[in-house]
Amino acid sequence: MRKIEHLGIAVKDLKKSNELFRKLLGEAHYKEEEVSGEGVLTSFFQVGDTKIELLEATREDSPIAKYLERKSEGIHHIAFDVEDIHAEVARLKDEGFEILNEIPKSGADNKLVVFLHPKSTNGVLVELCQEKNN
Ligand SMILES: CC[C@@H](C(=O)O)C(=O)SCCNC(=O)CCNC(=O)[C@H](O)C(C)(C)COP(=O)(O)OP(=O)(O)OC[C@H]1O[C@@H](n2cnc3c(N)ncnc32)[C@H](O)[C@@H]1OP(=O)(O)O
Ligand SMILES: [Co+2]
Repeated sequence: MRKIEHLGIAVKDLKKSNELFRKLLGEAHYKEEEVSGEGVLTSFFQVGDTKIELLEATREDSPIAKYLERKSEGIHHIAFDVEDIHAEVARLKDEGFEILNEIPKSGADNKLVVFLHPKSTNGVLVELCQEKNN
């Protein structure tokens, strides 16, 4: 694990939250991207050498819609940057963590992503991210 790549924050209204985070961070988001496989519309803010990812649900069965129904807006996941996602999945599996998708899937911002079940990580949803072209 090289660094925290981003913190994912579930929001109800991306447009309103973009404005709120612009005021908070003093700089606007640098991109918006829809990831249809996850049922989310995202926006990204750079904070030093890490990022904040805001996530709005685009359909009822999106993990973000379910999360907002059960809990509320707030930190949804922590994402770590990894050099070799396959090696990291194998290592974490050996350590007994529950991997939600062993085959990396396409995430936002040019990343391959894998999730670990929060029940195996003290209640925190963990995402592993590897840059697609390295
Ligand atoms: C934009 C792409 C990508 C990126 O590039 O950055 C993303 O970030 S996509 C983000 C959205 N996608 C995901 O979250 C995918 C991984 N998540 C899942 O597969 C599911 O959400 C889940 C974690 C397996 C939970 O799904 P499910 O079991 O259907 O949900 P329940 O609502 O029934 O909850 C079961 C249990 O888990 C707790 N939970 C759910 N989400 C979280 C969370 N984000 N953090 C902590 N805990 C979570 C939930 O509270 C339930 O607990 P109990 O009440 O104790 O049973
Ligand atoms: Co994420």
